[in-house]
Amino acid sequence: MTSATKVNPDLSDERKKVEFDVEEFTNWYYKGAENVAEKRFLENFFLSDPELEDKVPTSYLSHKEKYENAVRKAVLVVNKIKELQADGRGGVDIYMALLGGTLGTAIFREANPITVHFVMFLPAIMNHGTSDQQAEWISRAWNCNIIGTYAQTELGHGTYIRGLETTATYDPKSKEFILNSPNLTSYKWWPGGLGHTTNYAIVIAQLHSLGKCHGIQPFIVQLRDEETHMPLKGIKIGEIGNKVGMNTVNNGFLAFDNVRIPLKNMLMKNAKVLEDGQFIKPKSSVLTYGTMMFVRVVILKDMASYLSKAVTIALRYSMVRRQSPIEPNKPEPKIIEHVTQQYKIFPAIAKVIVFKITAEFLWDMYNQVTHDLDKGDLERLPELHAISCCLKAVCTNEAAQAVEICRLSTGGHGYLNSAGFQDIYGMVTAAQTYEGENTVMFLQTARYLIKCWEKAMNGEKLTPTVSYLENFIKGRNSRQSFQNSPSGILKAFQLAAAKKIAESNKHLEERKKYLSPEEATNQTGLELINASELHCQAFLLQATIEVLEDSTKQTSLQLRSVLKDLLELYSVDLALRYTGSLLEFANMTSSDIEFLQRSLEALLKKLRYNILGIVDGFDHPDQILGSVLGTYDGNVYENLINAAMKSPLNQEDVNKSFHLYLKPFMKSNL
Ligand SMILES: CCCCCCCC(=O)SCCNC(=O)CCNC(=O)[C@H](O)C(C)(C)COP(=O)(O)OP(=O)(O)OC[C@H]1O[C@@H](n2cnc3c(N)ncnc32)[C@H](O)[C@@H]1OP(=O)(O)O
Ligand SMILES: Cc1cc2nc3c(=O)[nH]c(=O)nc-3n(C[C@H](O)[C@H](O)[C@H](O)COP(=O)(O)OP(=O)(O)OC[C@H]3O[C@@H](n4cnc5c(N)ncnc54)[C@H](O)[C@@H]3O)c2cc1C
Repeated sequence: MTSATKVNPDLSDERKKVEFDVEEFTNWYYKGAENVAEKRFLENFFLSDPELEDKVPTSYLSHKEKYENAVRKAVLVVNKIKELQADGRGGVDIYMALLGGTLGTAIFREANPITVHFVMFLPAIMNHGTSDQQAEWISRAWNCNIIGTYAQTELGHGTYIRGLETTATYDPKSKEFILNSPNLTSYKWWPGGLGHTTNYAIVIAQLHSLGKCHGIQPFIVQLRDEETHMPLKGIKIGEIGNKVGMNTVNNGFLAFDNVRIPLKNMLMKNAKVLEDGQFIKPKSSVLTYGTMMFVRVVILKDMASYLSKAVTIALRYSMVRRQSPIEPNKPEPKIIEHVTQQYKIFPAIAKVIVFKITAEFLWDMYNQVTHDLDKGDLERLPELHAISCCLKAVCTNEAAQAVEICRLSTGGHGYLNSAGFQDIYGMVTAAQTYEGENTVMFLQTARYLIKCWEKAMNGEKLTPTVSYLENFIKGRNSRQSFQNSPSGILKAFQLAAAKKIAESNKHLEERKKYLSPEEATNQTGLELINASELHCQAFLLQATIEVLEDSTKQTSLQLRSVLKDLLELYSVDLALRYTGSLLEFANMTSSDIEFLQRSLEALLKKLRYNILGIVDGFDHPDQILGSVLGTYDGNVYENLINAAMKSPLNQEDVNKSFHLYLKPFMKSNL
């Protein structure tokens, strides 16, 4: 991954000091040299295509041009994937190219309008369609003969999906459903690509049959003519307008006026409507929520990927930027020598590894649970739902904070679009809201934790992610003193989570004496969120400790030692961020905090000369980083001026506004 240009000597000196083999780390991080080779092949295959290169930085394009450029690229990429598949190249993962993974974010720096087709439309057909429905739709969708979206959220409801107002009323005479948007708040609002890209949608609507409402169900609905792309009769459709970020996603609105679709267009793997209108209940009503769970799992992987880009930019820049002498009369040091600067970036680098490991852990769990579901076994579904909700909330919240800190760590230059933080921030902050707003996600996990607490109190066996509650009830951990090691900090978090769950439950029960259970839950919301967050932090740490222990058995001592330092840094930083809870619940004392503080400083120092190897090892080509501050060669000042010269305003010496406004204005004051 070397650059053709001369590397900034500050950065090449830094690289010489790295004590481990960066390629060994890359192979470990991507789980094998074969995966790394495949990743690099794909990156090169896509990024070497001049058609995918933006001649003008997209930030200078108008809203309309940005969208049109994004569609152009999306089509090019899918065609290139088809080319690869035609060549019989196995293992080509279309998702890798199109989703939040490193390659996807390079090609679609601002996200693309057909992502939801791949992450939600297709998975919804797979999860909710019968085999006949899959046969009818999957290959057309997979080949992009039709492009779809997932239309669930409405103007009036996003979180409380049981409150959705779009109706699908079954007419047994014509064997059709009639879709309607009874009022403004029932307009679908937000679905990705809905505005002008997709011609089909999975529409989530209230099913009415034989005079009864049977709750929300998924329907596959054609929205636009397959030839002309004109909206079909009875369909009102458009784009919702400019947003904080993700402006190329073409989020849309949609309303129905007596739109008829055939009976076979209700996805019926779970619930069914028979020809005579009889409704057959699903095995569990929450099976309709399956697609959301899938995306929450995917989001975790995305967070590791986005954050790995932000830290690469921030760290490389910090190693070439010099400012403010630390000792008087000494030269200005690289800004990374300021300990506060190290603290802004190093813990975020550790988080990338923790999020990635946990994302893979969750992915395996998701595959296992969906495999069980296919066999009719729903036992671990609530556990997966609970852990994926809180992980989605913690990881997106922390990624958003960390990306912003990385931006701040690069001072004024980080505020430039060409620094590359804006698009990353736009993506991570959107994920705090979409696929379940984070507060709501924490409360879903808390609901599960309270149930587990009650079960544990009744002596029932718990599932693995909450089994620490059993230990707590048996009094196994409660009297241990705080220990400053990753496993000691993990125990402290489990203890704090258990006590917070117990305390929340106590307050909930007290409130239930004079309030309804629902209002009591509302009144206890702050504590429930706190319990959920502690539980999640314990899980992240536990998964990482277990996976690191196992996966570094075969690595060199040097790499193992750096990964161990990163784990320690992550856990010490975590403990310091949660001192309030640990002092309250986990036998921590003020001298433990002092000791943690010293450990934190020692770890920053220890990692100082190896940390560059980690971000280099994330192996992001410059095109993927898309940042003038983060290039491999570290030539930031040349990059900055070159990027400035691309501004449309710099294409002429005098702008017409001078003659139109400034000159008359300045002369009139003479
Ligand atoms: C790259 C990515 C691009 C992605 C673009 C973004 C796409 C989108 O944003 S699509 C729209 C996503 N929308 C959402 O996520 C909406 C969030 N809201 C929800 O998920 C639900 O409405 C929710 C869970 C908050 C409340 O639902 P509701 O039915 O009222 O739940 P509630 O009464 O609390 O719970 C009912 C039961 O269902 C369970 N449950 C809820 N959701 C799920 C689920 N997904 N899986 C399994 N079980 C679930 C609960 O645990 C509860 O179980 P129990 O009764 O045993 O305790
Ligand atoms: C970039 C982006 C892309 C999206 N893509 C899609 C898509 O493809 N398809 C689709 O269908 N939707 C999509 N959405 C919609 C998204 O899923 C919803 O916006 C999200 O689920 C939140 O719902 P809401 O907007 O109704 O927020 P609200 O629920 O109105 O949230 C507002 C506030 O109320 C609070 N609140 C709400 N309910 C509770 C509660 N029970 N307890 C405590 N607090 C509560 C929330 O915490 C929040 O602070 C997208 C959204 C964004 C931003």
